[in-house]
Amino acid sequence: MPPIISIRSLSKTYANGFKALDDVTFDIEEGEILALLGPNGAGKTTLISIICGMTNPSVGSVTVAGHDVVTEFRKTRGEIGLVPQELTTDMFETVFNTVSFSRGLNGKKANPALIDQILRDLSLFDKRNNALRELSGGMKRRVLIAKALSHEPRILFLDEPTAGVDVALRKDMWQLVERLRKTGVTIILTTHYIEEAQEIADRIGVIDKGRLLLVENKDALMRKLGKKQLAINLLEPIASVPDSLSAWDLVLNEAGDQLVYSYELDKNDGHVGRLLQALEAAGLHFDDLSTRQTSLEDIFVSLIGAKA
Ligand SMILES: Nc1ncnc2c1ncn2[C@@H]1O[C@H](COP(=O)(O)OP(=O)(O)OP(=O)(O)O)[C@@H](O)[C@H]1O
Repeated sequence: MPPIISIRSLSKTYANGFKALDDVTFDIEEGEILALLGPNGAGKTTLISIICGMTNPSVGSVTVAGHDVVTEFRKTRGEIGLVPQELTTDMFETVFNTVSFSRGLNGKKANPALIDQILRDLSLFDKRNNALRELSGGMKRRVLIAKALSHEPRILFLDEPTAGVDVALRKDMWQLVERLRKTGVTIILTTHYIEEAQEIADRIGVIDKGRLLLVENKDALMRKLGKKQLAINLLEPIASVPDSLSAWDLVLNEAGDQLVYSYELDKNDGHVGRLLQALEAAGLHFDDLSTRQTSLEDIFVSLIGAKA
């Protein structure tokens, strides 16, 4: 299957000379959930604006469902639903009318049955005749998604879908995204919550200073860059790691009473047992062991930090 979005050698220099995107190339596959991560000002919004045809590229090209976003704007825009962070619609209008109106704005014929179905899918059906101002914050976010889905797009952009929402609502949104994926919609989300990307994305793209640092399958990324750490609490503090243990990746804390051993996630050859024997042989006794796994956040910080 050809990719649903294809981005080639894309650069964007704004009128003031600022280069917000620098030679970005990658594909987005139909039906996947891609999370775009990056610090403030990295270029995420610029990239999405170009894909949605709201900003023109300076160099390079983007196609959506095989059509060029600049020369075939109407065709490409019709394939895309964009979910902004805030509702800007008339708060006195009803939920049903707001969503139905969005469909009309996108040039599609009225389809009340479809709008009702979207409202049902988003658990908004019993509020369909309520005014927007009568909804909770979480329900308003759902209306934004309903609006974006009203013209049956194949691609959905979610800009910071859970910014400023509480933990329960965030989990709710994650489930919603998962349900949407099952309908075959391709979902691209930007987020500052790395935990969110780790939870729901199939692939992770990291952008920093306008450059795409990586775009990779989440599990492969975790396997490749993820590490496990074993913390060993020593009964007696030591001044330095003994020479006999130099072959092991060990770091001693400042107090001298804890060693941290880092190793690859998929290493599974009895090495921990051998290390513990080596510690005993070196005369080091310990009373506690604990393990921790690097999170996507650790990987992200090391990537961005390394490039800073
Ligand atoms: N119209 C513009 N003219 C000049 N510079 C701009 C313009 N729009 C954005 N920029 C600059 O381009 C860079 C990228 O901005 P962009 O909004 O794409 O970042 P972002 O990754 O979405 O950031 P955030 O996470 O804060 O939303 C920033 O340095 C921003 O100041």
